[in-house]
Amino acid sequence: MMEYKEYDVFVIGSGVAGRYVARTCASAGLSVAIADNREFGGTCANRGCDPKKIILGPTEVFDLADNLSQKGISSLPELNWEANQKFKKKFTDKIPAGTENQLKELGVTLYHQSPKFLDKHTLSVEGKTITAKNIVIATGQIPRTLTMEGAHFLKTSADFLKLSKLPKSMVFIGAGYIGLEFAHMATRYGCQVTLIEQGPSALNAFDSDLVSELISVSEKLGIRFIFNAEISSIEKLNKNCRVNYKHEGKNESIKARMVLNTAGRVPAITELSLEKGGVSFSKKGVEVNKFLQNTTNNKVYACGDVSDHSVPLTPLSGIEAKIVAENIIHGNKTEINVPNVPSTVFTLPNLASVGLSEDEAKKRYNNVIVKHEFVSDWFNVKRSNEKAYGYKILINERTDEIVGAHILGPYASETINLFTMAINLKLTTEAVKNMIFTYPSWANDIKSML
Ligand SMILES: Cc1cc2nc3c(=O)[nH]c(=O)nc-3n(C[C@H](O)[C@H](O)[C@H](O)COP(=O)(O)OP(=O)(O)OC[C@H]3O[C@@H](n4cnc5c(N)ncnc54)[C@H](O)[C@@H]3O)c2cc1C
Ligand SMILES: NC(=O)c1ccc[n+]([C@@H]2O[C@H](COP(=O)([O-])OP(=O)(O)OC[C@H]3O[C@@H](n4cnc5c(N)ncnc54)[C@H](O)[C@@H]3O)[C@@H](O)[C@H]2O)c1
Repeated sequence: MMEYKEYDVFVIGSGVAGRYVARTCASAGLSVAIADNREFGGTCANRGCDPKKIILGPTEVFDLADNLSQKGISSLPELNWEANQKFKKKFTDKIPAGTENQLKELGVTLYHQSPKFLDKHTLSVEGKTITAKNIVIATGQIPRTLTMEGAHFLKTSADFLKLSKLPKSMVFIGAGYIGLEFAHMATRYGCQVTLIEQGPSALNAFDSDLVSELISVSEKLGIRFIFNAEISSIEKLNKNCRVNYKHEGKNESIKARMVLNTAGRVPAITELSLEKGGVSFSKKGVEVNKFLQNTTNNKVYACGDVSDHSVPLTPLSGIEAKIVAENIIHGNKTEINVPNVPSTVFTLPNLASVGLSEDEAKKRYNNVIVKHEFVSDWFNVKRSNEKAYGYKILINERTDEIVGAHILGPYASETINLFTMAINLKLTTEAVKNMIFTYPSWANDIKSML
């Protein structure tokens, strides 16, 4: 006989977004269940931001040392992939059980399979039929499926992050966030890297002037870029894979030990039978209103990368989850009102951005002051012998407010947060210039940028 269960809240996905909703609703006394079809804990902690940043660590040390080679550093550090993987596992190994235990301690029921909608109110999971007053979809994103011949030979970013040995050579298909970050890491650990991109440049969400400079730094590091290329097939050879592609009207090929799909990520919704649940969705994800409630099934909320509202970044996923939890507990009162969300490509140097792009700013305001420069003579660049340091700051001339900031340089992932505060708090350039920051510091440079 089919077992029936009823909950106040059923959450699908245990990443940053889903587990926050589950914990908060359970702490508020609601009956909660959560399902995940992979290890618990989600992308960021298991196979995204956190393990990536651990693998990045030794490359940051290498880069600092390389810059100061023969300027106080006599020999360069040797990077050890295997030892770093052991260190990384100390963090990642604990995540699934740790996440499960935290949830269980709050009385949350766990399921380890993908639920499917049977109708607007009912789900089926692990052979049980489940009704819930609120269903929260927080399933995140998964790598885009590529369909060229031999696509099954492609590896993913998750495979890269747990490699026990780094191959001698790699091809990345797609020069976006993941392609660039992973190419920089792999190259510094000694791997020969080629990025093949369908578009005319890399990182199309970022300022093109700063991206061009980053590409040039990356090429000097030994990374090869092939733009405007169309992959036709991937073949498995003895030790290598061969990637066949069309470029400038010619058929070309390149061999590498491993080929990775870094061609973007798409909402993880195909297993949920959303049509049966009357849940509307588009290519961008589950469609939500200002309360993060689905536009066609008001029992359903969506938060994190899978919502069509989202920029797929960890901090925004957390904010969306908080709104969903509040709306479930107190009724629909909290609307999503997203402040400017900064983002960083963790290459070395970092490329970081917040607020409007140059084009967006010029469309929105009559007079925009553009402060844009690559600097080689500032003290910070000279003392650390950095390879590139550039910025583009956009200011609304009428109000003197900063409306966009884009930085290529060391610690830009940190400095950008100061601009995030300035933009969100509508600070004028005058107000920022009057602040006292520590000296000498990268943060203090923002006054010179203004
Ligand atoms: C390699 C990489 C590096 C990244 N680096 C950064 C970074 O530096 N900074 C940053 O801000 N963001 C980064 N991101 C993005 C960040 O990881 C995501 O924005 C964040 O994890 C989203 O959280 P989420 O809870 O929405 O989804 P996720 O963390 O993806 O969690 C979704 C969960 O749902 C589960 N799930 C999926 N489908 C189903 C189903 N049918 N049934 C049950 N469960 C399901 C998944 O297994 C997963 O556990 C990175 C992403 C990747 C891939
Ligand atoms: N530091 C961070 O915050 C960080 C790091 C990694 C990922 N992320 C998040 O994850 C998301 C996904 O990252 P991503 O790097 O997978 O995607 P992306 O959208 O940044 O880049 C994908 C690239 O692949 C190219 N591409 C697509 N299909 C192709 C094909 N068939 N052949 C060649 N090139 C192709 C696209 O033109 C694009 O340039 C990001 O949008 C970001 O939100 C964030």
